Parts: sequence; C-alpha cells; structure tokens
Amino acid sequence: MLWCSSCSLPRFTTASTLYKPYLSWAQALKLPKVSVADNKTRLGVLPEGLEVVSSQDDDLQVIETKDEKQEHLHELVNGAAGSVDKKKTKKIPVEEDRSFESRYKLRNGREVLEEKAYLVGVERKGETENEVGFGIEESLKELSQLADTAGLLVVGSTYQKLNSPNPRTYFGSGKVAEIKSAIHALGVETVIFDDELSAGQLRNLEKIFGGDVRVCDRTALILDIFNQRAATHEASLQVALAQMEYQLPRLTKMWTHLERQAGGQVKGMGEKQIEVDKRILRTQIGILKKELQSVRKHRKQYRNRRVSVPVPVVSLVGYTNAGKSTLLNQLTGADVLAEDQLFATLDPTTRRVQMKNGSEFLLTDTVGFIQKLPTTLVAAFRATLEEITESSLLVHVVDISHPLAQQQIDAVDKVLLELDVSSIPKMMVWNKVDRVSDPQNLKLEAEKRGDTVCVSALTGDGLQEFCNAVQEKLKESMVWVEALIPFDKGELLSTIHKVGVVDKTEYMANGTVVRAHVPLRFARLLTPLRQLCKS
Ligand SMILES: Nc1nc2c(ncn2[C@@H]2O[C@H](COP(=O)(O)OP(=O)(O)OP(=O)(O)O)[C@@H](O)[C@H]2O)c(=O)[nH]1
Ligand SMILES: [Mg+2]
Repeated sequence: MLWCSSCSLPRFTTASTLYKPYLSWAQALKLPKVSVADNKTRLGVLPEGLEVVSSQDDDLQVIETKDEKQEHLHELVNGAAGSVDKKKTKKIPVEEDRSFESRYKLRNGREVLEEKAYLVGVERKGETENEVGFGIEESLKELSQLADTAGLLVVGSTYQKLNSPNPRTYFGSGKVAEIKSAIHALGVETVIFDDELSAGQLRNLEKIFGGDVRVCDRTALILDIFNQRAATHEASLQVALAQMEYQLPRLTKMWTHLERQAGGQVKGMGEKQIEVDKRILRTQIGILKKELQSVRKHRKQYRNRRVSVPVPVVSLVGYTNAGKSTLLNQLTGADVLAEDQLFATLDPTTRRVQMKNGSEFLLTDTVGFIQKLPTTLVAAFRATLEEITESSLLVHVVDISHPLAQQQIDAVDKVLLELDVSSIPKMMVWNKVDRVSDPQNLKLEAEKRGDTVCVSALTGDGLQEFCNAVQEKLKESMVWVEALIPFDKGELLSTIHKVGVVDKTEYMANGTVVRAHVPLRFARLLTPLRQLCKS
C-alpha cells in the first residue's frame, strides 16, 4: 500500500494520468516502495540485493537479529510481557517462523517486501453479528483476506465490544494504548480498521501510534485493491473517481501542521490550504466525470450495436470469489482471470454461450460484491453495473461450500436492492459443490427450493443443467409466437433458433411453422409472419 508523504491518507496510484497529486514516502526517497524492519529502517530493493538506506547503524542490527527479535515480539504479544490482552488480541494464523526472505513478493514485476499489517474491529454491544449476519471474527477474517489480496502480511488482530465508537480515536484511550504496544512489538507498519474512520480519527490515531505507522480503514483497503487491479481505462477512471470522493471529506485538518509550524501566528492558513486542496480535488473530480462520460458513451454505442441482434443477456452476479469468472470460462472458453483472491474481476466481460440445440445467450461476468461495500464504490461502479440492469436474467452465483454462504447471499441481495434490479428475473447457482461433503443432499435441497441449480464450475459438473435452467428462466421474459417462415427467409428461422427457445418446427408446403418463445423486440419483427400462420 502506498501512502501520501504530506498527509495521513493512503496514496492511491492509478493508471489515470489525471490523478497524481501526492508522492509516497518511498517515491520521495526515489526507491521502490518496500516495507520496514522496524519503524525507522527503510530498505530499498536493488538488483544486487538489499541496501540499507537509513544511516543509523542500529537499524542494520535490527535486520541481522531479526529472528531473535521476532521471538521476543511473540513473547510480548502472547502476554509474557507488556500489556497486551491475551484474550482479545488474536494472531491470525501466519507461518510462525516466516523468514525475512519469504516476506518478499513479486508485485508488478518487482520484488517488494510485504508490509506488516494489524487488523482492528469493533463488535457493537448487544449485537453478535452485523446487519448482514457477519460476526466480528468472521468480518476480521475477511478483512485479513482483503489485506492479503492487497499484498500485506497480517501479523495480528484485535477487537473490542463498544456501545458506540469514540469520535476522536474510535476506541477509548486504554484500548488505543494496548493496540499501540502490540503494533510496536510486532513492528507493524499498517493498522487497518474494519469500519470506516473519519478524517479526525485517522489523524489522531496516527499521531498516537507515532513513527511510520499508518492507519487506514476497510474502504481504503478495498479502493487500494481496486486500484491495483483496474486493467482498463474505464475501470481506472472509476476507481480514481471513487478514491477522490473518499478523500474529499478527509482533507479536513490535513494542513493544521502549517499553523503549528508558524507558531499559531497565521491562524486560518491551514483552513485556506484545505479550501485550495478541496477546490483542486473537485476540479479533478469534474474532469474525471467528463472523461468517464465519454468512455461510457462509447461503450453504450457498442452495446447498442450488440442489442440489434437480440440475443438474451444473462449476468453473473455474486459475492467476490464465488466462482463467477470460472463459470464464464468453463462455459465459453474465455480466459478471464479467475483466482483465489478477492476482486479478481473488475471489468464486465461478455461472451456468447452456444447450446447444443442451437440456442445462444450472452453471459456477462461482473465485479463481485462484499459486505460493507463502500457506497462510493457502488456509485462509481454503477455504470459498469448497468450491464446488470439491462440483462434479461440475473444468475446469482454462490460459493455454497463457504461457511458464511447465507450471509454472503444476504450481502449480495442488499447491493442488488441498491441497484434497483428487482424487476429482472433471477435464479441461483450453488457453486463449488465438489467441495461439500454431501452433494446429493444439496442437490435435493436445491430442487426443493426451485430456481436453484448445483454446479461445480471447476469440474464442469452440472453445467448442462445450468444451461437448461437458464433457458427455462429466459422464457419468462420472452413471448410465445407461432409463425410461418417462408422457405426463402431461412436466415430468420436460424435467428429464432439462436435468440429464442424453440418448442416445435413443422415443415409445410409454403414454409416452416415455428412455435417458440422469443424476445419481445424480435416478436414484433415477426408480426406479419404470425398473421400468415393464422390465415
Ligand atoms: N473447488 C472449486 N473451486 C472453484 C470453483 N469455482 C471457482 N473456484 C475457485 O474459486 C476461486 C475464485 O474463483 P473466481 O472465478 O475468480 O471467482 P469470482 O466470483 O470471479 O471472483 P471475483 O472476480 O473476485 O468476484 C478460484 O480459485 C477458483 O479456482 C468450483 O466449482 N470448485
Ligand atoms: Mg471474477
């Protein structure tokens, strides 16, 4: 994760040339961004190996005595020393003796040292789970996966029961002190909160934790992942927009250090600077929105062209990591990136699925959802998600082998509600059945529910049933027609086979009688031929 060198906010890099307002401290040092062995040492990865940039000799020692120090730290955190509460501070399982070398990861073609991260969450008093049913430990586990996806190394986590967060520091002073001693003992570089923090909370916590320790929240982490993964121009623009909208309210008080430096004699100087910064950011937001509009216009034209052949569009939606891209790849031979990480897909990909009976539908893979999805992101991705709103059928893909499958379903339904797609027919796919202990029983349960199919996108099990179910479901949004197609209009007949669901064809002396479900727009085209059939 990169950080702004002049303020306490995460620095979001982006492919967009429009947005490069800040330098990270690593860039300021003209070094590839790497992590630190403790709070003072800065290391640069050079082709020849490690170079210690810090001039302090004792920093060198820290690296050499790493294992010893690590042991000592474990003692500290596990309660042998220091004030860390054994019950509430839990180490997320990581390899105990992860060597210094193994912390190196290849990212964007460059070897970098993983930053050490510490996770912090809150359990509301009287609530054992949040609004979509995630308990605090489950939510922290997911946060840990997010951190891993972002390239961070989670070394510990903690949570506390609270009535309501402290407006200044989120937690009370006792808990903040406890976190401080834990993160210093572990040599943590980034503290990640599971809930959104205000600008003031971010600044105050960084001040208390001191040194180079950075504080961020779940939203910033997700934005960072999206930023790393945005592959197309449109995705980069959307993420940049979401990042700026996230930063705008957090600029408050960023410049108050100017007033302090001037001995308080230039009161209001910080205020003015905030206004200037906000204006610059707003201007950049405006430029980005315009650029996005033009990119979207272009995409819409392309989509309209596609719509002129009325092949039904089926959209895959679902929780991140449910297996949407794997399903698309299996059915269409596409090579969309599918991996065991969160938010592997950001851009919608559409491919044609051809059935054995000649029917076709277009299958669209979309960005995955997650609980506590930042509203700024939902808004930024609304245009991409337009693909969903214009589809004939939504297929909700669920990782049924996940212990929190039901909670994930609820979280997806919540986002779908925000997108206002209730009028579009929906069906459910229980994916990853190869990982459940009793697939037969699961299949019976799915049958009982209706509109639910069990598949394994990985092994291909159940894919034929899935396609059949999609066709049945698509019929709901189509109209029934009976038409006489003259023999010289053979191409029309093949289009009916492609875009509709044909029930029966009968060859007559003057043409072919076809009985089928077809999309409404196409049925209108067939009106004269339907009359022929009746006469
Ligand atoms: N065992 C098993 N693993 C699967 C199956 N389907 C997908 N996976 C694995 O689950 C992981 C996530 O799959 P993706 O297809 O990337 O999931 P996604 O829903 O597209 O995820 P996002 O793009 O992050 O929203 C990958 O490691 C897949 O190999 C399945 O049916 N069985
Ligand atoms: Mg995907």
